[in-house]
Amino acid sequence: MVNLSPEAEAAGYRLIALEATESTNDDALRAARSGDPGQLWIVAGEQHAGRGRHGRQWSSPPGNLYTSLLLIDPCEPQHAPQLGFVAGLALHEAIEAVTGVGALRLSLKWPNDLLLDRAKVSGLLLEGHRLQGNGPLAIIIGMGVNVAFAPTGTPYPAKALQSVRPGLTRQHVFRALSASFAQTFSAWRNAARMNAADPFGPIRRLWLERAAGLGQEVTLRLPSGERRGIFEGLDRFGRLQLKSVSGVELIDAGDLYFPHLLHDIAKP
Ligand SMILES: O=C(O)CCCC[C@@H]1SC[C@@H]2NC(=O)N[C@@H]21
Repeated sequence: MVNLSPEAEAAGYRLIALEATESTNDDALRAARSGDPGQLWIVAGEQHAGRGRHGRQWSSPPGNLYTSLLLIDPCEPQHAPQLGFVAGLALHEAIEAVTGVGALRLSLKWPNDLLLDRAKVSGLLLEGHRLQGNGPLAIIIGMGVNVAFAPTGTPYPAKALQSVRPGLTRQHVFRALSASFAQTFSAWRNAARMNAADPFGPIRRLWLERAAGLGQEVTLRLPSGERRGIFEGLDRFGRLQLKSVSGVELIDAGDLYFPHLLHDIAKP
């Protein structure tokens, strides 16, 4: 049984809780196409076709949290990628609150993974769909949190929250997440109203304070091959600034790996 936090309810969010489904991101899209007004969380106890980034499968046995948030026309389309950072920050805050582990052990890995002791505990899949030709913009923020189990055989180290907080459930995590998202999203919208020139500024600062590998040498795996350089920061669209001998390159998709973890990572 999962419930919204009182903060999320007060802010007008709604919840559909399912025992099992194919993918909550697909359920959210179906809801959008049927005219749902958004601010809708969908949570499932398990998924039979959970999806990750880059078309990967997201293993979804019972015990972990699988949820998608549908937002309708939350912002101008060019600002939509910022919502991945808004949700990443909300996850960071929620996981810090429910596990009680210090913020220093939790970090955000570009673009939107949450790491605990440098192992992945949560992944985020951000999707945008234009409805009815040129109609409203549906944004779906899908999040999977390893509460009870960590997947095995992944191309990165993974960990479950119960390894640091036995007894923690997906309900604890969801309640905290629905509260922190409502608060972070509203702060982002207010910042955008007050500073239209750089609406991403405050979120970017908070995100970078929690970023894994900032200022360090990193390896990026892109469809066009591997790139190495120093992770300098984020630009105003959330693109990663990678500094190398050939200058600063802006990267808007890819997976980030840290050199000292590379030996743990099987090549895809
Ligand atoms: O590759 C990643 O790191 C992103 C994983 C996102 C998984 C979540 S689980 C809930 C939602 N439904 C899906 O099918 N995927 C997302």
